[in-house]
Amino acid sequence: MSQIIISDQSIAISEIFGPTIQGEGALVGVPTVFVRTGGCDFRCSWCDTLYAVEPRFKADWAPMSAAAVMAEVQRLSGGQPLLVTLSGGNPALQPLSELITRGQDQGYTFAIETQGSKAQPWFALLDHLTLSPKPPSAKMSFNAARFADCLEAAGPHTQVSLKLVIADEADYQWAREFAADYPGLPLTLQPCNPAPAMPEQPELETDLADLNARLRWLVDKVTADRWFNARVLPQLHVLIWNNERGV
Ligand SMILES: C[S@@+](CC[C@H](N)C(=O)[O-])C[C@H]1O[C@@H](n2cnc3c(N)ncnc32)[C@H](O)[C@@H]1O
Ligand SMILES: Nc1nc2[nH]cc(C(=O)O)c2c(=O)[nH]1
Ligand code: SF4
Ligand SMILES: [Mg+2]
Repeated sequence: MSQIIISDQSIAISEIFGPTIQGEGALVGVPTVFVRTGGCDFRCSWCDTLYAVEPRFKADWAPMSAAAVMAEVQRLSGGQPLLVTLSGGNPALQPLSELITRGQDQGYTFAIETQGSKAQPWFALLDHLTLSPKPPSAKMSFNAARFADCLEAAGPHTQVSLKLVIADEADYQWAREFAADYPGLPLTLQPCNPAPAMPEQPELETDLADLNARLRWLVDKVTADRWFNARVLPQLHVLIWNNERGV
């Protein structure tokens, strides 16, 4: 049993939902509860969770203690430990060490989704660290030193993987070069959903035939290039539930 460091800092919570399945990346299909924090240091052009990013939604983010977050995770999971996925927004902006240690003491495992712009010492506690640096189409800048800090912060038991979103040919070429620097890391390529739900238009539906064409284009590129250590996956939850929130 690890020592729980009790912090008086609260966590900004946009939503806690599940159990569902992880729809993306190295853990695709794994049952999980999502803890989505509010606030992000980025604003990607195609972000599918702007309600957890833009400051105008701040009033919707509840300040919660680690104990209260774990109580909700336990309620949703019926007390049966499973994988907890921390996402956002950027969950790396939040004080999450107490949440992780509390959960792990109860048998839960923890994964995070973050863009690699901010490292935290508590990354070392995580079971899974998914880093998703942004391609040119996101219109964000990349900070190599901060990304290196994130890799460095992973612990000896943390499974690190890369997840790169690809919207077009320029993103694909960027991903080829980027991934070449990290040959040892499991890599998932994910087609960009060019029409994610917008906060003011939650009913907007993504054209799944278009998404499938993007997926096929990406598979064709990877196989033509014999890029055999890349895995290509759709956002499974989008195929199942389209742009619904909380799934
Ligand atoms: C919403 S973000 C939250 C976590 C963190 N801020 C990040 O970007 O990694 C979770 C994942 O969704 C991906 N994502 C966001 N919008 C997307 C879109 N329109 N199409 C495909 N993937 C998207 C991000 O690149 C990231 O890998
Ligand atoms: N099922 C499901 N899988 C996901 N993988 C990453 C998600 C995210 O928004 O971070 C997400 C999400 O919102 N739902
Ligand atoms: S970093 Fe993640 S949450 Fe933040 S704007 Fe980009 S995709 Fe959205
Ligand atoms: Mg999402």
